[in-house]
Amino acid sequence: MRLDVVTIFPDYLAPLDLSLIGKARRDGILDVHVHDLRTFTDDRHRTVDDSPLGGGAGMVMKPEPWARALEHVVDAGASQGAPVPHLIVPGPGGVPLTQALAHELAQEPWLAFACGRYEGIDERVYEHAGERMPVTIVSLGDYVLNGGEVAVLAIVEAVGRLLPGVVGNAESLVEESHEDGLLEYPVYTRPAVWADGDVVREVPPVLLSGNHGAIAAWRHEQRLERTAARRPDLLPTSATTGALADLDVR
Ligand SMILES: COC(=O)c1cc2cc(CO)sc2[nH]1
Repeated sequence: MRLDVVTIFPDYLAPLDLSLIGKARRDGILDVHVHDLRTFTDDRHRTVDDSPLGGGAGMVMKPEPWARALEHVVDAGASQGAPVPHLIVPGPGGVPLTQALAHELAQEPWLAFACGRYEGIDERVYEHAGERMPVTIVSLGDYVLNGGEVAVLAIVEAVGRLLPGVVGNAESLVEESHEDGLLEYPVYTRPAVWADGDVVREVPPVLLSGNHGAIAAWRHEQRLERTAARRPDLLPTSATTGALADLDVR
């Protein structure tokens, strides 16, 4: 998968050189290109913003540098088995990033990311891009950030880790929070008995029983209980009247 990111803060994307995503780049699974939007300005001050027409506080990102930057991305990446990328623009007004959306994006050969700053990008850039490529505005949640870079790091990690060969043990992608609508079960490791100061903390005995059926059942019950307690919105209404009814999850 090819990823292009356009930003006025290229260094913000340095974490994409680290850990599993960094290894995926070195293994050739991900081909990441970060572009500085100021490269596509045409004035000596490399201006990317101006005051909002109609008044209001702050500054708006000018359309021309973005149009040049996106044209450069399309020209540079045309060999991806797709003539244009799917442009993802992080923004509070977008569709929510979900595990389902991450799986959809992981199927694509080429994604491009536009990182807004200031009060946002001139709306005509979305129109310009939308005439040339698919454009999706994606929200990480209902809160405010100063720009799109942090959101791009999150989206790239959520999508990149789903690509074959990125996560060592594909098994670990299965029983995770949100993969099947439930939160994950609690995990433990040695020591089985932890002397935490003057408190002795033991691991649930079922995990030491060697009874894999009982362990699987306990873990599923834990997932239901945690989801009911923390994210009842994720539970299908049927679940709250069925298995959960027997669990005291107030
Ligand atoms: C100028 O601000 C942005 O480009 C911007 C991008 C994002 C993503 C958010 C979380 O969904 S809040 C936000 N602001």
